Amino acid sequence: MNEVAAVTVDAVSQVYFPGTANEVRALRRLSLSIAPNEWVAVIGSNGAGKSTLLRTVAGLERPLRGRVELNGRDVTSWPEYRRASIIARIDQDPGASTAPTLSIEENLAIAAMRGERRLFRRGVTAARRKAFREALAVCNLGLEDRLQAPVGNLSGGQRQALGLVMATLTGPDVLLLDEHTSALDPKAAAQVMELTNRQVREHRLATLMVTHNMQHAIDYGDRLVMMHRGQIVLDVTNPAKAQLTVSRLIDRFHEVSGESFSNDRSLLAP
Ligand SMILES: Nc1ncnc2c1ncn2[C@@H]1O[C@H](COP(=O)(O)OP(=O)(O)OP(=O)(O)O)[C@@H](O)[C@H]1O
Repeated sequence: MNEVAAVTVDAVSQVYFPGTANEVRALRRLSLSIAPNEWVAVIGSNGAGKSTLLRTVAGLERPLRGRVELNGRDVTSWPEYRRASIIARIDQDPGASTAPTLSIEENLAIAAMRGERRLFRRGVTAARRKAFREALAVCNLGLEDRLQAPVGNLSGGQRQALGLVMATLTGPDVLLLDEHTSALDPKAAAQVMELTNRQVREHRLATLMVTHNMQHAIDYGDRLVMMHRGQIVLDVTNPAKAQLTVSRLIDRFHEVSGESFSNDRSLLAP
């Protein structure tokens, strides 16, 4: 029997301002299936529809046409909050997934309570504090010794690392990363990518990672998908993926699209 996919995007179309002069066809009958534990990196040209794809899987956007399934269940009509027990999401803004005025442990307590909506639990118990300390120790950033520090005092990289730990606390099946290292300096980005790798593998997460950093897309994950004008134009899995280079990817883009690769941030990425 075939394994049930963790994420299925089936012939999804997304159109902004339909029927007007400003109509944008962001996704064009796009289909993508992600196996449990599979990590897919998504790159592409400016405005290719990468964020729209992620937002559609997350339930932040409802597709005009097509279906979204999670673990084999049709969730197309489910709003974001109903998908939250299955999906964790981190975007590029380190401020978005953490609350700056609350402490590290309070942020973790809130994350741990997600999905326990009917039960009111005391925020930070001694047992939870111990678990938080252990979860943070894997980051290698010394955060486990600063549980009471306000999150607003942390660097962007530390906040993204905390966000990654928070994202995995409730045992999601799917992780959505939308350029989650793009606001960080190269050193912090490298640390966050290493932690991402650890979290994805340890928690066996099906992961969809949009990145402008083509080298990250080559180095991390099991599969690389390139998007252009709302469609997938290239889909490469390991071991072929690991053999790619950035210049080879740019050449492949030209071959499949007939256009030059246009993503300023990708071309400038270190
Ligand atoms: N909320 C919106 N309203 C109108 N148009 C939108 C909206 N969101 C995205 N678009 C348009 O849809 C297209 C796809 O955008 P999207 O952000 O998904 O692309 P992307 O591949 O993530 O782009 P980039 O790499 O430049 O961030 C673009 O033309 C964009 O301008």
